[in-house]
Amino acid sequence: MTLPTSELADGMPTCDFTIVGATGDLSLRKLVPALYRREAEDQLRPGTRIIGVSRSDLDDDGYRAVVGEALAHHIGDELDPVVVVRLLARVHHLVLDAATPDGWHLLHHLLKEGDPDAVRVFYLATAPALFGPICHRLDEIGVVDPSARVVLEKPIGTDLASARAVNDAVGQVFDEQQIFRIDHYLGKESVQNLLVTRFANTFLEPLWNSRWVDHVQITVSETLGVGERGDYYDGSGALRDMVQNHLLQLLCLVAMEPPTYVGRETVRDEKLKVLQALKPMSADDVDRDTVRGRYGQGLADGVAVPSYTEELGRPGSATETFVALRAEVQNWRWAGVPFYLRTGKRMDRKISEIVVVFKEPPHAMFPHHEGTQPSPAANRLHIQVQPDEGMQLHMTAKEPGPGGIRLRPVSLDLSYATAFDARMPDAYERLLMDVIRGNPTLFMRRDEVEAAWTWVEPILRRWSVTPDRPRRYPAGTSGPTAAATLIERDGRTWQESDHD
Ligand SMILES: NC(=O)C1=CN([C@@H]2O[C@H](COP(=O)(O)OP(=O)(O)OC[C@H]3O[C@@H](n4cnc5c(N)ncnc54)[C@H](OP(=O)(O)O)[C@@H]3O)[C@@H](O)[C@H]2O)C=CC1
Ligand SMILES: O=C1O[C@H](COP(=O)(O)O)[C@@H](O)[C@H](O)[C@H]1O
Repeated sequence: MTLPTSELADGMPTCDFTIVGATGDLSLRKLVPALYRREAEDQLRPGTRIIGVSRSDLDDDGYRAVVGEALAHHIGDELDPVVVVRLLARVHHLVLDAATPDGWHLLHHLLKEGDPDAVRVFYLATAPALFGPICHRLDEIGVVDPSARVVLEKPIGTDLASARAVNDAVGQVFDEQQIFRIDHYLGKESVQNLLVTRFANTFLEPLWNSRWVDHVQITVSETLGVGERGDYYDGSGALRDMVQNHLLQLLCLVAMEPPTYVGRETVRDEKLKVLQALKPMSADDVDRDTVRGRYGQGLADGVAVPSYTEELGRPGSATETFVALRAEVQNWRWAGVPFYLRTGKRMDRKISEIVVVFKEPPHAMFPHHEGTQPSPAANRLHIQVQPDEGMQLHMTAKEPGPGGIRLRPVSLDLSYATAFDARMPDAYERLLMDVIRGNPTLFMRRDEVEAAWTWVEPILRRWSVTPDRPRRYPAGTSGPTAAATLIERDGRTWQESDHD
């Protein structure tokens, strides 16, 4: 196959990058700053255009002003005016209501005016209800060619049936290999490093199984409340918003088998097998192995904050802002190893981490001295996804000195900041460039999304018929006490990282 000239060079083609929902929070807070950073690295090829679409009454200059403000706000002191000028020269805006057939010819004309070889990317940063209709309009105006790509933001549906409906509607216009379903956790450096740590080193692999691993913990805690996203969040809740996608993806990367090579389908094939091996939850399992919570009044960074229902203005809401659960992967490698997952808003700190807790040494051979730990503690590998990306391996060492052997916990500490002395790019920088390059490895395939919904759905069903509401936890804490009980019942505790 001969590549068009614009696809040569570093694999980055010229692109017409259309963002539907260009004035929204995601676009201005994440997409525009990511494009700025890539512009600063000279990664956007000449002729590449950024075409914003929304209902807001903005011409090109009006939208450029909006983009300029967003950059000043989100990039701050590092903003380089020369790069801003270069980026803004690429920017256009079209006023379009995606829910109606009117005005789409404007997009058709604009795209036809550009580089004929430009790869067309359609990034749908709107409510998912518009995904199907937007794809239908793009098809009608004849702008979906074989090299076009569509990017879908989460959530893909609110359950299995609605996810299938979205996937079917989009699939009528775009082939599966043209569809990029974003899970921004997969774009995080430390998440990709998890694959490298596991599969570019040999020392972990012999231990990475039920023989040596006691259990795995995955925590994603946030200090923010729902803020401006209450309308969306109240119809979603923590299970749909975080567990169905980000936490299950992290679990997949911990549990998956090594693919034969890192290719566009191989990694996704292995993740799919993990999702399919998750032990389905019966109603009794849900009652025993899941906890849902909702924040009440409390503190955020020392400041008094309202409860979820006060913030939302909906006293009757039954939506959870916290989930903790115990999952199992039913396969040869992981049989009997619990995976404890928890996530919540308005918790005591912002941290995303994975902790692999190894089994205790089978025999305590060192004599116990007063004031020291009685026996070697279980080794733990803390994978710090954010902030302060890095890893710590917690071990036991001999305290220096004569007069017996005293055991002390110590850690081997890998900090990304110290080891690499480089800016950690935001996940969207990597993912947007992968879309333009046409590399879907870090995006979710349809079967993955649907397998994740298949596992989550019995929990949603059970919760919808059980009368108990989410348990209250004060804002600024580590969640409801029932979450501690969930893991302590198994003789284990949540591992709180030393990094704050
Ligand atoms: N914000 C975030 O951090 C995250 C968001 N997401 C997902 O991304 C998507 C967008 O979220 P977010 O940016 O927060 O939402 P916002 O409500 O902030 O923005 C929605 C955007 O869509 C535009 N829009 C709405 N209706 C139409 C329409 N009929 N025709 C054309 N444009 C329309 C709005 O502009 P206008 O009103 O001017 O038309 C606005 O630009 C959602 O699916 C969300 O779940 C996913 C992960 C994180
Ligand atoms: O997708 C989402 O993720 C964010 C958390 O992302 P992070 O990168 O800041 O950890 C979450 O706040 C939001 O509710 C959810 O939709």
